[in-house]
Amino acid sequence: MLNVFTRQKILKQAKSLRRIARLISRSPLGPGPAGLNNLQDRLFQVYPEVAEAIVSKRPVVALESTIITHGMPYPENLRVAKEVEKIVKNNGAIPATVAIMSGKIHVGLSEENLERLAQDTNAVKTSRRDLPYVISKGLSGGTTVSSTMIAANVTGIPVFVTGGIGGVHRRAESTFDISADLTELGKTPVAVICAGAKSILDIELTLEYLETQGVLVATYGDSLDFPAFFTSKSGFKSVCNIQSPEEAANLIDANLSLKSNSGIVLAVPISEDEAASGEIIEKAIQKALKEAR
Ligand SMILES: O=c1[nH]cc([C@@H]2O[C@H](COP(=O)(O)O)[C@@H](O)[C@H]2O)c(=O)[nH]1
Repeated sequence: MLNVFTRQKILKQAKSLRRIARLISRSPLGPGPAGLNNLQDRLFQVYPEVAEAIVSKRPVVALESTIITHGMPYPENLRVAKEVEKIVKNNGAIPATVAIMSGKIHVGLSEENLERLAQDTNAVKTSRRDLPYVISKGLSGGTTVSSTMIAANVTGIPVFVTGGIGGVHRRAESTFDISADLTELGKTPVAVICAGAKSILDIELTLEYLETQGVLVATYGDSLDFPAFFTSKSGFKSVCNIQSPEEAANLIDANLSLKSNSGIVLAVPISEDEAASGEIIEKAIQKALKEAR
């Protein structure tokens, strides 16, 4: 039997829940039938070239934008963002840079929007957790791997390219600092093509965590070595290696057909001609880590 006080409390809560539900159903962001056009009008704005490619089943590559808003200073960030889009285009696919502009999730950015984002010092680093807040307050944000995966999945883009995924931080056993990228990979069926995880992270634990999340980690090339962003070897191994784009496509296709909702990490080691400068950066990182300890 509930006492009067508890009953009143529950009734009050139910009343405010009803009010929230009413507000949501009236809101332009409220639930509605799924579909690209409907989504375009609500939370999402899909760039026409990207929408057309998705509908006609032409290749589209999703790109994140935290690297633009928080990874590099202006104008270096804009130059890199444009260059990455150009590389995707030169390889016959349509780039879809994901970002939040004034509360809307943009999938594919016009040149003007890309420029605006690159110069926006108020842009919020937006991971899965931050999406409702950034959207409802009409803010702008750079999307991390986790939120870019969500946007790519909702709009039907199964392939996403980035530099490095987030991971398990060193000393995570006491800080609990584990990137939401890893849990997202466990529940969103998007293939993330990257240069591995940042070497500042605990790569061994990152791979362990991905295993627990049911995420297949593959290396592109002849060896099983899992790369460490600036270097081709982290000292740890992937589950398998993939030697051609066809093999990669078969892997992604098998994963999607399973409908298990897991993502895939496909790690592409740094190229040989970049490896020398990567080695210098890696040494500096290791030195800094030692000093910090
Ligand atoms: O070299 C980089 N790798 C990764 C990121 C970004 O950092 C995010 C992870 O952040 P966190 O560790 O807070 O989850 C990644 O998803 C990516 O967007 C970055 O800025 N620079």
